[in-house]
Amino acid sequence: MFHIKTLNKISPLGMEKFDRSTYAWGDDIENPDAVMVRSASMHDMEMPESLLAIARAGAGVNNIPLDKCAEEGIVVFNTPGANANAVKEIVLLGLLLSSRKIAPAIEWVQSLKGQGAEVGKLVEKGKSNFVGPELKGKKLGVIGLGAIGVLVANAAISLGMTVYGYDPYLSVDAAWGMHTSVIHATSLRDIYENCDYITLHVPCNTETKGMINASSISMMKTGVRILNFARGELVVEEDMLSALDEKKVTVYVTDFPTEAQLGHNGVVALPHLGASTPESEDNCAKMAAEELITYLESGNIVNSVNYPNVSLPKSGEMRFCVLHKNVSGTLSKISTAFSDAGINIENMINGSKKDYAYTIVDLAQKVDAGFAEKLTADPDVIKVRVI
Ligand SMILES: NC(=O)c1ccc[n+]([C@@H]2O[C@H](COP(=O)([O-])OP(=O)(O)OC[C@H]3O[C@@H](n4cnc5c(N)ncnc54)[C@H](O)[C@@H]3O)[C@@H](O)[C@H]2O)c1
Ligand SMILES: O=C(O)CC[C@@H](O)C(=O)O
Repeated sequence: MFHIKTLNKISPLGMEKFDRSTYAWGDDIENPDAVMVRSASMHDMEMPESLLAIARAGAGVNNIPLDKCAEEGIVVFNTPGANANAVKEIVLLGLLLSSRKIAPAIEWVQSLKGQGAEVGKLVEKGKSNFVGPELKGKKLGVIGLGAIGVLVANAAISLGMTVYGYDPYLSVDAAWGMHTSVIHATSLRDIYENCDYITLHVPCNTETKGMINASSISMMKTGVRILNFARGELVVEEDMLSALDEKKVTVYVTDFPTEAQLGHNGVVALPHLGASTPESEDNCAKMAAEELITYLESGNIVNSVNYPNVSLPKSGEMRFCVLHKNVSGTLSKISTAFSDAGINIENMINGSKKDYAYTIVDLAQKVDAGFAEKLTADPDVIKVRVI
C-alpha cells in the first residue's frame, strides 16, 4: 500500500488516478511515500524518512527545497505545460488590463449606482478618463520562452504585436512551436530598450530573482507596462513602486500581490489566478498523479526537476533503483557490487542531472532484497529501492 499526502486542494480527477486498493491518500497521512502539492511552501517542513517523491501539480517549484530533497533521495516532479494555456489566457487579459484601464473603469461604473436615468449620460461624459492604447502595432518582450512564453508570444503575434523573445536556454521543442515572426532577442537589453510591454515567464531561481530592478528598469522605455505572472520575487518591489511613482513604468500587472503593492498607483493585482481554471487544475493533478504512480510502481522517472529522467521497460524479476551522487566511479562501483555478489545484471540504465544520478538495474532472478543494504553502504549512494 502506498500513502500519498496532499498539501493543497488537488483536483479529484488527479486523485482518482490512484487505485484505491493500493493507495491511500489525504491531508492527514503520516509517513507518506509521496506528497502532492501545489503552492504550499515546503521549505520549513521536516521531510519524513518514508518520503520517496513529491509531485508539484504545476510548473513553479520554488516552494520546494529541491537540493535538500535530492540530497535525501526524494525525487521532485512538476507538470510541464499542464497549465500553460490557462496562464496564456490570463496574460492576454493582463495586456488588456495594463492598456485599457479596465479595472478602474469597472470600479467607476459601479460607483454610478443610484444615479437613475443619468447613468447613460454620466458614462459618456466620464469614459474619456479611461482611454488606453491598443496592443496592435506595439512591441511585446517575452522573457522566458517555455511552455507559457511560447503560447503568449504566438498569441501576441495574432493580436498584431511585434514580439521579441529572450531565452538563453530555449529548448528545441519550444523553438519548433514558436511563430517564425518572433524576433530573437539576444540579450535582456534588447527587450528592455525596445519593448512597450514586457512579460515574465521564467522560473524563480538564483539567476532570475530580482531581475527586474532599478538597473533593468532604467534601460526600459518610459511608460513601459510590465506583467508578472511568473513569481513575485523576480521583481524588486521597492524599485518597481518607485518606477511607478516616477511614471517610468505605467502599469505593473502582478499575480503575486503584497501589502505594499495593494492600492499603489499603477499596480493591477490579481490573487495568483494564472492557473486557476478547472482545465488546468485537472491537467496538473492528473499529470502529477501519473508521475507518482510511474515512479512508485516502476521506478521510472518522468518530468523530475532534481533527478534525471530515466525510464527502462521492466525486464526480469527484480528491479533495484539507485539514487546516487553524480561522481565518477559510482556507476562502476554499483555494477561491480552486483558482479562481486555473483548477481547477473539483465538490464541497466543510468542518467545524471547536475550533482545527482539515477541507475536502474533489472535482474532476471530474484535475490535477497538485503543486497540493497550493501549498495547503500557506499557513501555516494543516497537511496536504494527494490521493486
Ligand atoms: N501565475 C501562475 O499561476 C503560474 C502558472 C504556471 C507557471 N507560473 C510560473 O511561470 C514560470 C514559467 O512556467 P512555464 O510553464 O513556462 O515553465 P517552462 O519551464 O516551460 O519555461 C520556463 C522557460 O524559462 C527559460 N529560462 C530559464 N531561465 C531563464 C533566464 N534566466 N532568462 C530567460 N529565460 C530563462 C527556460 O529556458 C524555459 O524555456 C514557472 O516557473 C512558474 O513560476 C505561474
Ligand atoms: O497551483 C496553482 O494554483 C498555481 C500554480 C502556478 O503558480 C505554477 O507555478 O504552476
